[in-house]
Amino acid sequence: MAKAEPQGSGQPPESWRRRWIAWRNRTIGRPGFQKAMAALPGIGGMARRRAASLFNLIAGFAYSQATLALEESGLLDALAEQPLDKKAAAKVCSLEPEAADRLLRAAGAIGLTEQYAPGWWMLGEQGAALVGNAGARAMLRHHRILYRDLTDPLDLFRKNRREPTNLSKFWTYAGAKGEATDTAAYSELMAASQHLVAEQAVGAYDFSRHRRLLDLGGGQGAFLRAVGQANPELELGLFDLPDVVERAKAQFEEAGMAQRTRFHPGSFFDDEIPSGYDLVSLTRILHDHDDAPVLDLLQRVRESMAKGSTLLIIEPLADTPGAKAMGDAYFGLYLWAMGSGRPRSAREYREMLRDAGFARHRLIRPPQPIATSLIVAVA
Ligand SMILES: C[S@@+](CC[C@H](N)C(=O)[O-])C[C@H]1O[C@@H](n2cnc3c(N)ncnc32)[C@H](O)[C@@H]1O
Repeated sequence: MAKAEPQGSGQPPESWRRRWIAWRNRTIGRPGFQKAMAALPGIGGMARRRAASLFNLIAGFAYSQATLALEESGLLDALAEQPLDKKAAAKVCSLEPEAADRLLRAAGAIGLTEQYAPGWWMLGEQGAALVGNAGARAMLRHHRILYRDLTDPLDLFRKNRREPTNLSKFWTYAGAKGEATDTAAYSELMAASQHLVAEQAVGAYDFSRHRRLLDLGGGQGAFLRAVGQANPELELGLFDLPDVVERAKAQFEEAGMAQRTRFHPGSFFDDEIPSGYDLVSLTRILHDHDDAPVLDLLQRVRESMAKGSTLLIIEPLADTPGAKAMGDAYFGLYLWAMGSGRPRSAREYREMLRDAGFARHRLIRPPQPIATSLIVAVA
């Protein structure tokens, strides 16, 4: 194959790191190197892990689809109730016993199920973690839509990003503006997956030092209610698109929290941002939008805030130690398919906050940064 001429921004820079990576890659790619390493005492384990991790990259979609089949077949819930053999499992999910057996074994190989006696299955450790995690299960089901958009990934990257996709039609505020107006489906998904984010935020940040919290783009209010329950003195404000706010109101009434909450229907890009709050939060909002609207929003939010009051950005960040794949790999592709936004690192947000006129900012990494990180900025 002809060697491609570099056509980027001139010659690639020279450095010791470039030489080291080139040497390392030549060595790893040499036929026989992996085999020789795998046989070496002490180092063999590392070589086998690298090979397994490469295979996981290639086969990961099959693992996700096996997980989805376990969820949608009802087997995940059924196995949480009692052990099943393949005949009982087949009845639960209306499959032939051989097909049920294949699914149980596939799930077993990735830790979702476990064979505790010959032919008898229970949930494995991953299955036990998944069954109680309503948010993860909702995302798993939702991924059917992303999966359709990723069928031909290169085609997705090649085509104009403003063309409608399955995801842009789902997130009606993002890509398919004007095409559809349904906000119920994404609001339900966000509510189902919010508890992990709220749990991390409440554990990592002391909300009790504030009097009034405004959650911008607060959806049906799952985050706000969780923070409000943990901080009974806090007055609450929720801002979102009008029909999302209508649904949120009903949920605050049901939770007995409507009295302490102000509801602000509107668009944070076009309407005035309410003032008088000493804490404003943007939870899983900014990564949905491109740089220019985000900078504009941050400037408008800062202008609405009194000097010394606080903005919290709460979302999973790119380039996060221990959660790197979640940033640029998962959200990178997800948001590309959605037609709007990108995952940003803490450094990128801190630069944007400075450009938007915030005085100080700091990063908080909670114990589970795969769910979210927090950036605290002072106006
Ligand atoms: C990804 S959801 C996050 C919801 C919630 N903050 C959470 O973390 O569960 C984005 C939210 O922003 C809202 N939103 C999008 N565009 C908006 C706009 N222009 N003005 C107000 N809210 C908007 C959506 O309706 C939705 O509730």
